[in-house]
Amino acid sequence: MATATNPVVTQYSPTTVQQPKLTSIKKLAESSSEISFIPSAYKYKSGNPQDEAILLDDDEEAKIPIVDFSLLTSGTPEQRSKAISDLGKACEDLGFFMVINHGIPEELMKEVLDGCIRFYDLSEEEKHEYEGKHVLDPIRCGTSFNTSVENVLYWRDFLKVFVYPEFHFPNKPAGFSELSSQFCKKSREVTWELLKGVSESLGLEADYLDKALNVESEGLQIFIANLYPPCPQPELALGMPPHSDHGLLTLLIQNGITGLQVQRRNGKWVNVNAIPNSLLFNTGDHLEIFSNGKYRSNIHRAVLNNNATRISVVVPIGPSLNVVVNPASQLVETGNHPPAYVGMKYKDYLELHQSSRLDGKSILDRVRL
Ligand SMILES: O=C(O)CCC(=O)C(=O)O
Ligand SMILES: [Fe+2]
Repeated sequence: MATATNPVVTQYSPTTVQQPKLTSIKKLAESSSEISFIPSAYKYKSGNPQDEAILLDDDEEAKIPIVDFSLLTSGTPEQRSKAISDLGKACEDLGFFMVINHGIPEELMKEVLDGCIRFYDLSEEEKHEYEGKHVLDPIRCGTSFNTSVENVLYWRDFLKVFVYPEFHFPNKPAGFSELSSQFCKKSREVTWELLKGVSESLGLEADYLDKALNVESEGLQIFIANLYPPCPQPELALGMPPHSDHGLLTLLIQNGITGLQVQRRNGKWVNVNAIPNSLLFNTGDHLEIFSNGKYRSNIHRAVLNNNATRISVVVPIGPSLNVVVNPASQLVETGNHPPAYVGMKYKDYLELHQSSRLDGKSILDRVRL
């Protein structure tokens, strides 16, 4: 714990990570469960409660929007229009919403989260097999975000797998691949349906976005399992720093332990207290580009606690890797809204995003005109 005699570190910015190459925070957390300090390479925050309090929006009224999926798929025309307009508003305001009545069985979500725990319980040698050499390798396991470029480390282990258009997956532990395949298929169907609603909410045909970006035929879907072990000084470290995601929409489920915070447009952070069994969604950079800035990508981060392991399963869906993404031509045609982003192939954007330091919207800023 930081004490009154410890100077409060307000800006910690070492130029390099001064730690031996580390492949797993789980191993470090378990082997040093007696320690009460984190290694200095993990210090991200000042630890000053006032700094955090200023930035936290604890207004109970500051609710997270809810989208009732069943109204999109089987509501009356009026109910569907209302759900589409709620969805559009959520994308425009916070860039984050919860989806209820989505039809993905609770048991399947639970089994996938359990599968993640079983994956992380494999030996370090077994996990090492999936380490991945390149940021676009279809199976990649690691720690922090990208230790080769970071100047601060994050208290997080990850497994990232490309699951669509081709399904890749680790073959251990038993059954994890099959469960995840079922979950990814159902997540895809829900996300595709939401993207139809998003397209309509922009005043476009329901399938306009899909056709422009080849989402359903070959849009990239990634399965990410994040593990955040208990951290002895959660006030100093982060599981993931503030960032936006690269795709169109990202789905997230978690093991009942909170830790996700989303940023309001006024800069304040909101703790996400998810409705049990709901799906959480945030808007990504490619929705911002496609909508020509109307639906800005949401900035979010993962905070830590000192007593429970948190697991999140994050499933972004994006355009086809081969599509050059530009703002939708119908949204810029009138001349009143000139394109605000330069076109870039999704594959190149993804590579840039994954090989850079995770830092707010710094990658999106590179394609902003
Ligand atoms: O675990 C979380 O709550 C956030 C994870 C996240 O933002 C990501 O994997 O991109
Ligand atoms: Fe994210």
